[in-house]
Amino acid sequence: MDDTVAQKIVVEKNSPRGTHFRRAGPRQKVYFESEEVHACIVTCGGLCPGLNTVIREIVCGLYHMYGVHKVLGIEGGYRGFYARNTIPLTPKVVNDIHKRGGTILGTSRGGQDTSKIVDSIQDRGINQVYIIGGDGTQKGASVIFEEIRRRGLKVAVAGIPKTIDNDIPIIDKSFGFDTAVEEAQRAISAGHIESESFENGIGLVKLMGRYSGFIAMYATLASRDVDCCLIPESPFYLEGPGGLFEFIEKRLKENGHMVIVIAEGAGQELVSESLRTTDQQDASGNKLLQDVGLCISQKIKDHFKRKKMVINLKYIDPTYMIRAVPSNASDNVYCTLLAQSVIHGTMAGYTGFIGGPVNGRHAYIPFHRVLVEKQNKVVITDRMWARLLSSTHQPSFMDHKDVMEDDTEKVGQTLQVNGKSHLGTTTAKARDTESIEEPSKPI
Ligand SMILES: Nc1ncnc2c1ncn2[C@@H]1O[C@H](COP(=O)(O)OP(=O)(O)OP(=O)(O)O)[C@@H](O)[C@H]1O
Ligand SMILES: O=P(O)(O)OC[C@H]1O[C@](O)(CO)[C@@H](O)[C@@H]1O
Ligand SMILES: [Mg+2]
Repeated sequence: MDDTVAQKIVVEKNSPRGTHFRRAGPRQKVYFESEEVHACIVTCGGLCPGLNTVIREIVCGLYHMYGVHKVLGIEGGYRGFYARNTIPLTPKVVNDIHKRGGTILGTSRGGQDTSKIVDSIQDRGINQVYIIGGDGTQKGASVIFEEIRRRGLKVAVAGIPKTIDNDIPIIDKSFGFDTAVEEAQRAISAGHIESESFENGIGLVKLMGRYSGFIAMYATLASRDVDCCLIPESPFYLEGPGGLFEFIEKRLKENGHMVIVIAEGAGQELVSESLRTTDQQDASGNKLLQDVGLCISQKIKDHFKRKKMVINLKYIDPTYMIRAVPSNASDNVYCTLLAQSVIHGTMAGYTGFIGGPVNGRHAYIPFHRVLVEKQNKVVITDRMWARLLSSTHQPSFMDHKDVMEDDTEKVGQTLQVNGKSHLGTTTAKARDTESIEEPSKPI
């Protein structure tokens, strides 16, 4: 129970050693008696491969490891607590669900009414709440946790981070991400085959990724058929020297065909004003994006028409196909470890935390730590993006000045986080200090 996991494992000379989290795993002292546990599981936000596997493993883990037999599934996301039915979950009910995509519980956006949710938890006598969802869901979980504390209830709240966008900070990677990258290969491959078969063929594939381009970046690196990858973190331009049109022309002249991968959140500033719906949001308040793939396709076609150069562009939008599939083998293993480590935490009486791998070791991360960190994004001055640029040979769309400015900003942010938020002291004094971030203590 004293083991900790370091958030930073690469430590630069003279820099603070940083934050540590409690290592996940079974504890000798168990807080809850098996017979008294009444657990519930809810899934919120968009779909993600592996949701059913996590549900299955929570039910089976509670049942087989701790002899807990009362587990309820909440239907339809947060609003299901007060507006929908519940499903009793047993190992028999969930036995085969990991072979299916989606979530057997259903999911939703919006409808987060904390007071009604906690009333429902209280009325049903629930004392363990497992909440599976992305960044929005974990914000909601944190508010539920606070309300439970305010009412003085003995209820453990645990978050299980989910999102194919991989935008949750601190954890190494979210479940379902690998499966989504794997599924994206099929779309890229189709784009490649189509483009190879026509004169000056261009395969344009749009992949999910609202604010973070991880799926596009990893799918590009995995495929080797992609000539250019466009992500939200790396602004690009179309016209003139160093622009996208110039690169497309060069590639077509060299190879006769090319493949472009674009993340859905990339190049939003290029989407024409008339198409842009700046103020439209989904039920959770996430900004609705325009189809950048369609827009860029049209702009590429118009450009080469003006130049009187024949091109054949095929636009492929596999959007929901990459997240509606069942999880692959490696995600299934990941989901199992995640479910088991979170169960161990709640059974030991911890609350107000998410479970997740940090530098390869599963840990308990307090909600407040996840909420203060910025969304996980591709850092375009980091090694991974540089590796991608070396693999595709696409333009970086950045000049030297941009790189230097970006780097300075990053150093500033890191020092501020380590110097102020964690350690509450100046950076100089903090150098040899480390802090341990505890989930809330056994209730
Ligand atoms: N700041 C917040 N406070 C309380 N509840 C929130 C907050 N943001 C989102 N929620 C609730 O969390 C649920 C899921 O949020 P959202 O639709 O943003 O998906 P998500 O969990 O971020 O997953 P993903 O983005 O991967 O699909 C919704 O019911 C929403 O109302
Ligand atoms: O259309 P929906 O269901 O709101 O989901 C779309 C969003 O969900 C995500 O897959 C995140 O879960 C994003 O990549 C995407 O923008
Ligand atoms: Mg989200």
